[in-house]
Amino acid sequence: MPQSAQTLPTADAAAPVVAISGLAKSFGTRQIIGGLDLAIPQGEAMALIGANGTGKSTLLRMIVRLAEADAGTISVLGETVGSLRGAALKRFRARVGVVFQKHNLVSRLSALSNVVHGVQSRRSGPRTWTQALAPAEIRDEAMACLAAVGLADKAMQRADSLSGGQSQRVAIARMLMQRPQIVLADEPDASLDPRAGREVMELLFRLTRDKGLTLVFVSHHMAHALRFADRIVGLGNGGIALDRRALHCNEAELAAFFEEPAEAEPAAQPVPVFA
Ligand SMILES: Nc1ncnc2c1ncn2[C@@H]1O[C@H](COP(=O)(O)OP(=O)(O)OP(=O)(O)O)[C@@H](O)[C@H]1O
Repeated sequence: MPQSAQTLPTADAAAPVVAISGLAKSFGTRQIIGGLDLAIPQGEAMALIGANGTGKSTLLRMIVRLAEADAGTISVLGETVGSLRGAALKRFRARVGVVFQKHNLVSRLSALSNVVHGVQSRRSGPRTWTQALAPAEIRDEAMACLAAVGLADKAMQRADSLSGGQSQRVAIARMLMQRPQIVLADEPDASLDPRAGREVMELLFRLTRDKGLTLVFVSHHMAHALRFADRIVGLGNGGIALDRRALHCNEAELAAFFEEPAEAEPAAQPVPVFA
């Protein structure tokens, strides 16, 4: 049988795409996450919810190794994330599409050029900064990604002339250029009006579902968690405080989850005084 050109490890279809075990993370003396276990199967859309400061963003950042865990293991797409270094870490990150609340587009460049940038993470060699200098096949692919988010007609418009919702859709198109195998989205619906936020979530859900990709998104909009997730996981007190199929959940239950009394904050440590 010919050797596949794909040299990256392929995840076992039955194994979870994300497997987290005994994860712990502190900032200073404050433990944010302590002993967290979580398995996310291939193709699942999972909403991560929880009160401010419960560690949702930190968890997403640790999954893609933008933050280091203090203890525990994280395996993503068959890779043990904590052991990746250098080129292997770069290759791994190229397989993980990330969408943040802040889209970070290059404001003076066109929507299309911003999408072309998405190819950088999956290709080595000279950087392609504008669509005009990109090879035709890259430009065509970027156009197709823009079309997938409904913005083909805005391709040549400067990023800073787009609305917040359009900018977030361009950021999604840029992420699609990576050809990711899993998508993490940290409050992609924040700072958008209700309609734009819903449209962005709809897009993320549809695009990942069509490709059979796993989607993990953080949202403070419970209606979005119920509508666009198969499973809702709530963080609280350093671990998983809620884990429900979205179908078996409702807004009242999620509202009650947020009403749960939080564990007392650890006493503030005295600030050392140095003479
Ligand atoms: N680099 C850092 N240094 C120090 N503290 C940090 C750092 N990053 C996060 N924290 C703290 O860790 C806690 C968890 O932060 P995180 O952003 O993960 O929470 P979150 O659940 O995503 O919150 P929100 O819903 O407000 O976005 C917060 O108290 C935050 O201030």
